Amino acid sequence: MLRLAPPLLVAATCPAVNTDGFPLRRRILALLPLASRRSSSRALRSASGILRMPPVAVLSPERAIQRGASEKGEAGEEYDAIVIGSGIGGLVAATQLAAKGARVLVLEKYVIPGGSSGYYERDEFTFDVGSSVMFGFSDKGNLNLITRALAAVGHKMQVIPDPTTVHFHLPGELSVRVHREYNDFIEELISKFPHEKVGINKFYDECWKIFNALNSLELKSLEEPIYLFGQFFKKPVECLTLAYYLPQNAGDIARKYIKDSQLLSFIDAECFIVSTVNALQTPMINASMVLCDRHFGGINYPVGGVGGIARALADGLVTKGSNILYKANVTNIILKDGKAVGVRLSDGREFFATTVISNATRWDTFGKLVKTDEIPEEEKNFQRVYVKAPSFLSIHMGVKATVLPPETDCHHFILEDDWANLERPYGSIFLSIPTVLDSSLAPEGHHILHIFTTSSMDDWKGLNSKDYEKKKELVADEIISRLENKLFPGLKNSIVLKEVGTPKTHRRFLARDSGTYGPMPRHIPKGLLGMPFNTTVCEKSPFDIFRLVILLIEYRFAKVRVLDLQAIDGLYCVGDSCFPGQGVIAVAFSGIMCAHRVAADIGLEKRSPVLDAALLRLLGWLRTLA
Ligand SMILES: NC(=O)c1ccc[n+]([C@@H]2O[C@H](COP(=O)([O-])OP(=O)(O)OC[C@H]3O[C@@H](n4cnc5c(N)ncnc54)[C@H](O)[C@@H]3O)[C@@H](O)[C@H]2O)c1
Ligand SMILES: CC(C)=CCC/C(C)=C/C=C/C(C)=C/C=C/C(C)=C/C=C/C=C(C)/C=C/C=C(C)/C=C/C=C(\C)CCC=C(C)C
Repeated sequence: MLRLAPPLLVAATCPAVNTDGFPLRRRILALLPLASRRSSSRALRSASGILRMPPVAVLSPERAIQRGASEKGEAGEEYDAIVIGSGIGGLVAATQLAAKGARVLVLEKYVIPGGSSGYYERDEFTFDVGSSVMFGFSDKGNLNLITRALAAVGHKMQVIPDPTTVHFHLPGELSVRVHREYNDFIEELISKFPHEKVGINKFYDECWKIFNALNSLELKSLEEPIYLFGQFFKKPVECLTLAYYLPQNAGDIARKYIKDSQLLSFIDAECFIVSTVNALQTPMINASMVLCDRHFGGINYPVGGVGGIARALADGLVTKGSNILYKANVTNIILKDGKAVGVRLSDGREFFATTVISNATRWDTFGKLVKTDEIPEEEKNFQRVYVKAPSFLSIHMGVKATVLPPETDCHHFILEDDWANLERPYGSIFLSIPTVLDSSLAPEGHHILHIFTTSSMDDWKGLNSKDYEKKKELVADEIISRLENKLFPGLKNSIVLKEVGTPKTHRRFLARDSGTYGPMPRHIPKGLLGMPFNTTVCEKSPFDIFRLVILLIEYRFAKVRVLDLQAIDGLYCVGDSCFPGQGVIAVAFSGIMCAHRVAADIGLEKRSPVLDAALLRLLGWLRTLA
């Protein structure tokens, strides 16, 4: 049966003052097992499948320890990998490694797994912490990375197909629904812009070309040469296609075919919802991935809520003989002779491993967890090209079902009057109503509204708690009024539950610097070229042949690990500050890549040290061109 972490444990660790303004009593109450409170919605869930999954439980620290977690000192044990954080990126890396036979320990600061893809419960409502739009969750092709990650640890979740990825409500009364069926979507778009029929077809066809190339590959680490060269050998046209588009952005390609400025703005909005920047700044590979997967595999919602994905992965991890500890706040990555060898927690406990994988953002990893005098060159380069995207203001509401017109879509994007507001804080509004797909998430006769809009930490700094509360109410009220005017008359009167989170909430509960949504390019990027992979390789010219030869000789005779090329040997990053960036499916790919590279480095996969040295150096150098 599903359950949350034991309330007493939670109560024991909850700070007395909740700096985000959620009253402490309600937080604890919300973490109480809901078994007694929600028999009707449980019956519904059972009917729709979630309780028929292999039992997925949130592992309390006690349970994880019972199932084998041991601290050095008790068993003197060393893990193959320690993963800091249990976001989807961290969990996928951990489960992929565990499935290959590695002993992994995941350390999570919070009381449940999932990070931004977690969940929380209030009264009889189950809220997704973040996005409810799930890509990569079908049973088709190679890009269904969430399905594949779950399958690797013996899980399959029941999903509900979403007939409309998103309903856009845009300036000039432009309304476009992105239907699951590609032809329906294209027909609708052409009906709004008949004069751009050719351009529309050409732009989206080019996206399909890239998507099909991606979908034909077996996806593993692009930092592992045996795999990479193998793919080039097996699928040369597809790999060259991807290499060609790697440094390109969607906006430039759209402009090759489309002239209508409103249509170009629509494509900006298409990109903005997945990258928080316009099309000119969105890598073409990422745009193609999302603009096509929504029609190929479709958007599918997990029965019981997005939180079930992380719970299933955490459970699968333990089933494979590895462990996860909650309330484990890593404060230091322990370095020995420049190599990452373990971690220290805020309570003083230490754990050791051959490799350390950080699912914290790069700003947190290199700004806080790694205590070195200087940020590694690779990080300086990353921070030159990318900045922290803003965070969100999010409003989770329970409303009376009668306020929604019949046939309301699940996801909406609202930008009322002025295209110029697209990227401005509070300019556009995201809205998800997951109960349209899965009614078991709310008590009968009710819906969940998850409303969010970009907001930056600067806007919330320096307020005392009274002013902070007041401002939250004010800003939320304004957003709700806009929705009331645009979509749902009577919305305010239908609210039965409302909670407002700010960038401070995101920072606090997701442990993300400034509550950032992820990295975004500082200027116009060269597509995905500047995005670091998982190792922390120094950038040096690949033409520095002399150094390379010395290194290889050293390797041949002295068995120096070729990964001494890394700025911090044994340290890897995973999650949205790694290639290919923000998004649940994107971080799942980052987890798969990371696990493959780590597995090769610890001897669980084939590797060639000579090719490793050459490829890592080449990739590091390529990033400096971004
Ligand atoms: N922000 C949102 O609203 C939202 C919502 C849904 C999905 N997403 C997607 O999820 C992506 C992020 O996924 P991710 O896997 O990179 O990371 P994540 O932020 O989801 O998860 C990171 C996890 O690491 C934990 N952590 C961080 N520092 C730690 C420390 N020092 N010690 C122990 N635990 C620590 C956090 O508590 C969190 O659980 C985003 O890019 C976004 O696309 C975001
Ligand atoms: C290495 C070199 C140099 C070269 C070579 C070449 C090659 C081979 C290449 C390859 C490549 C690859 C494989 C790549 C891959 C990529 C990928 C997979 C990508 C992916 C991506 C994804 C993404 C980006 C996603 C995203 C998503 C998102 C973010 C989402 C979100 C959502 C939301 C927010 C929701 C909305 C809502 C409403 C509207 C309400």
